[in-house]
Amino acid sequence: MTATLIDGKAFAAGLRQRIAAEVAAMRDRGITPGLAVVLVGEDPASQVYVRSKGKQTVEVGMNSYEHKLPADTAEADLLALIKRLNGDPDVNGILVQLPLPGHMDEAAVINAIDPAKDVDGFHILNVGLLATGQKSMVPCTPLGCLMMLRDHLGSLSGKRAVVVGRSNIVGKPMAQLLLRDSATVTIAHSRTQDLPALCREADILVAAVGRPHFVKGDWIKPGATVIDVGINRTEDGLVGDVDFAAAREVAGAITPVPGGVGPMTIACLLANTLTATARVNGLPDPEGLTP
Ligand SMILES: NC(=O)C1=CN([C@@H]2O[C@H](COP(=O)(O)OP(=O)(O)OC[C@H]3O[C@@H](n4cnc5c(N)ncnc54)[C@H](OP(=O)(O)O)[C@@H]3O)[C@@H](O)[C@H]2O)C=CC1
Ligand SMILES: Nc1nc(=O)c2c([nH]1)NC[C@@H]1CN(c3ccc(C(=O)N[C@@H](CCC(=O)O)C(=O)O)cc3)C=[N+]21
Repeated sequence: MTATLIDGKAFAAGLRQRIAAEVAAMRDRGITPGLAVVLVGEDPASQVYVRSKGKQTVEVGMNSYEHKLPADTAEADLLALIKRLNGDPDVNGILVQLPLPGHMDEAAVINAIDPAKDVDGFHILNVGLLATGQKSMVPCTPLGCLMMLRDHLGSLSGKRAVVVGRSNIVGKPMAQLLLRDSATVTIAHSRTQDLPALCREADILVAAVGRPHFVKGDWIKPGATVIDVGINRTEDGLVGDVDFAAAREVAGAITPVPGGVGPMTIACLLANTLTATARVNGLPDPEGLTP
């Protein structure tokens, strides 16, 4: 059996088209959504993401504001910038690129962002709202994964889902979204015992580990839907956390790397910016862009 490829790149392009149409309608009413991206330091991979975010933001008709600060910026100066962006009515979404340099308190920086502009969904208020099933800003990567899963499977209700990875930015919010859709969810991590056997029980397997080719073909339940969040730069180029060639022979469907979760993450960032803009203007949430 060869798995169906879940084409995140095409899915994301379709999503951006719908977002562009909504932005055009908003602009007719005199509202242009604006997204501010803050990059501290010169990490080359981060620079690539920030550039591509900025380009896609403009392509859907939004305003893009980029703030690049040197790696040795004082935390107080970053907090002052965030305060200014919080108060700027032209800025509807604020993203502070992670990871931050080691001398900064990441939680303090994230929690300084106005929760209504927190398009990453990382602020403790949004984390709590999601955990309690209330309207919130939902983290982009898990939201993109959820959209692809629903599109491929229809209902997730009663399915066994295993999320490998428990980070605040991917694993934990992914598990929350799967639970909200009534999957039976297990979160695995570096202390999990017999991970291969656990993964073999999964109808839905999400890999967010950060190790190239970590999930092997024989860990996958035949017919399972596999979402590969990993972005690993290796000598063989960009690869995911799943041994793609082997997994493809066992899974029912799988996302490729590149061209899977990554493009959906950026599309969902634009979706969240649109949603934040609608909410601050007292408009209904745009259809199909929130969980
Ligand atoms: N496509 C996209 O848009 C995005 C991709 N990514 C990519 O996703 C991957 C994960 O990112 P992120 O969540 O930030 O990473 P983190 O490093 O924050 O978390 C990795 C998780 O994997 C777990 N882990 C590590 N080693 C093992 C192991 N041997 N067995 C089981 N679990 C293990 C860790 O467990 P423990 O907690 O016990 O240490 C941890 O919970 C990375 O490759 C990253 O580049 C991230 C964000 C967006
Ligand atoms: N505050 C914050 N929010 C984030 O959402 C965030 C972050 N910090 N820090 C870094 C991670 C990583 N991330 C990616 C986004 C797009 C691709 C993406 O588009 N990838 C392409 C390939 C791009 C390439 O070739 O490098 C693909 O998978 O096809 C990947 C990874 C967002 N992150």
